[in-house]
Amino acid sequence: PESAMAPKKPLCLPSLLLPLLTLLLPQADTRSFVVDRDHNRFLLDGAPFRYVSGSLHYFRVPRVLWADRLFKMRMSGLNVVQFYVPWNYHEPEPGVYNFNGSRDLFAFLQEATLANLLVILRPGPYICAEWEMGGLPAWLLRKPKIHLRTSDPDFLAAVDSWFKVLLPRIYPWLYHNGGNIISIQVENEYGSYRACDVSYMRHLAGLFRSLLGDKILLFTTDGPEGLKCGSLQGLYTTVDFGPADNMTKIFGLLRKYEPRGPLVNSEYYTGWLDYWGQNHSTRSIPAVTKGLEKMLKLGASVNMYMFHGGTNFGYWNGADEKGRFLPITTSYDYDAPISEAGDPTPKLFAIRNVISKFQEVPLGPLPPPSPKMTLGPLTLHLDGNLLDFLDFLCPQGPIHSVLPMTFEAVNQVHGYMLYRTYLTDTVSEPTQLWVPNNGVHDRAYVMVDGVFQGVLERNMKHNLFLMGKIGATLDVLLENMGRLSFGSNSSDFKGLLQPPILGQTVLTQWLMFPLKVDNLVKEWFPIQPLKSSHPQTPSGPTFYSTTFPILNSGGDTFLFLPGWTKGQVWINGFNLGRYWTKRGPQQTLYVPRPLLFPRGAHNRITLLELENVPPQPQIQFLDRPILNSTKHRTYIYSLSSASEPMELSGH
Ligand SMILES: CCCCNC(=S)N1C[C@H](O)[C@@H](O)[C@@H](O)[C@H]1CO
Repeated sequence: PESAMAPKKPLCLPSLLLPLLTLLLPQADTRSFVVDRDHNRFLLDGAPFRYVSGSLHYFRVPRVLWADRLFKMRMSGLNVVQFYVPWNYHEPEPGVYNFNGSRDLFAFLQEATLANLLVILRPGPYICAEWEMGGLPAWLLRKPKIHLRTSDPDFLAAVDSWFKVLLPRIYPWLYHNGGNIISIQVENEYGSYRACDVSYMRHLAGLFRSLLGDKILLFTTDGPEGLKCGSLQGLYTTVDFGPADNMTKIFGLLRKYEPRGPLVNSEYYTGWLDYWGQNHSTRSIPAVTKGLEKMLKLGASVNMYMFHGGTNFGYWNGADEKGRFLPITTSYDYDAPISEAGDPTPKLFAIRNVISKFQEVPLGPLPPPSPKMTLGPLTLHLDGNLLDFLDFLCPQGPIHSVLPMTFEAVNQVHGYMLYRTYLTDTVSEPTQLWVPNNGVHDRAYVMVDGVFQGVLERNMKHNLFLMGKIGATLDVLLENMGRLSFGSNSSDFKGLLQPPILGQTVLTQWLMFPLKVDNLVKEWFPIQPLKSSHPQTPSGPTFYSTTFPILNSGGDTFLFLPGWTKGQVWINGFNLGRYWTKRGPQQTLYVPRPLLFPRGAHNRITLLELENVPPQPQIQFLDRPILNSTKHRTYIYSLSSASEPMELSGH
């Protein structure tokens, strides 16, 4: 990028000089990145080096946009990019590995090199990151008694198997081997986990050493309260904290573990995460830049978490448990310096200004915000109720069990499973249906003979009342809202964890239909909108879709679903993620331009609405995001232009 920005002048080195120059370049055997404990600093190839790093998660950005985001990070003055490796993103089934397309971690490493960024890698095995199960694969829970993140032999066997695939592939990318990885984190904030199993951490450290050699700098990261259980002899200790924390106190604590060597904050929070149903999180520019400047003045190395957040596409969001189950939103904008759509924000320029006081910032302007597009409103047509497509959604047919089985027990990782039983008596009065022990993980949409009765929700809504004739079909569609990524002291199984109770009757004899919704949307709807045999009036989980062309060169855009309730969206078969308009705070979904076909071709959008559709099944594409709506208001943009939203009184 610098060369692209430098003034153009002919480079005419006499040919004899070139061999001399290569002698001056650090060769693989002289490349080094080490801790200089005598001077409390890092050394890169023997010279003092301080990193100013930013986190960007390749797994939250379409591959075609990686170079753009990394370039903007370099132009912001960063010299390092830090990122996790989610184990569940690359080993979807035991022994099955995926490093292709947007999962090609090594292509991302190459893009980082091209952007002139060094790399700090955080391969876990647990990564937290508000990512599904903190990056651990759900198939681990097929052994229900497994103790995650401990020296449980079943857990360690799976960890060893994964790292014996991943780490040898990482080895050539280590800085001293000619690559760009200067350091690697072991586990993630282990001190915040109740197990505090030092033999587990020792096992990981030994495994990393055996597979990566003894030159690479291995480190740990913990909040101040986690240093005791999270740090380990032989691993460099680092901390994480945000703008509002007491830096002096925390770095003072850190010095108890690393009396000498550079101070490092591995996660300086530039913003924060969002939960469905909670207010949008922000961190102010003055607070962020003040803390950054103070750390840089101390000579500390810093990684800003996040520098670009991106999106939890598909079902990949995680969840926290703070008194109750709190799923993370689809947007991972994080109020970060680079917005979810990849645009530089005022926070970026303020940070760039601080960095420029301490080290060289590449010359030249940041790229402008990407072109944005408005479209619509578009009217969607009813494809049919979810139950109409059961044969396509579960081609192998249901699994029968006396008691309901979990997603994990039937090898369903993400999304949805239908639980079906039949009333053994007529229920002539409205009768309570509930699941003991808060056993709905996470949301249940209840139908009787295909007619929607209502919703049960983990921690939130524990019962509903229904009637039905003997032999009536009772369908319970279970939605997995994402497995706990933090604070879980137990494994987060999904599904009906207990048999539901109707009145005084424990309901038994269940058929479980693991649903392959993405296959249906990808393989069937584009061929022929599979009109159900008798499209009924919408009732409960229902598919809607339409096709639309882009009228000009188009741009990034934000899908707005006014009046819709909650569901999932696909554009051209790509799972854009969850929407929950009724609960907020997010009201729009980011649609990257590369997901859409060029002008003239027809794009297809498909919605699975889980509850209730608006009177007019319409959607819009806006030229800006809405991430902080309050729950009671509905915005309808003026149809003529994307002017400021008119605020309608709530509903
Ligand atoms: C409610 C906070 C959940 C715990 N996560 C914390 S403290 N964080 C530290 C964690 O290491 C990182 O992966 C992110 O999860 C970050 C929050 O964005």
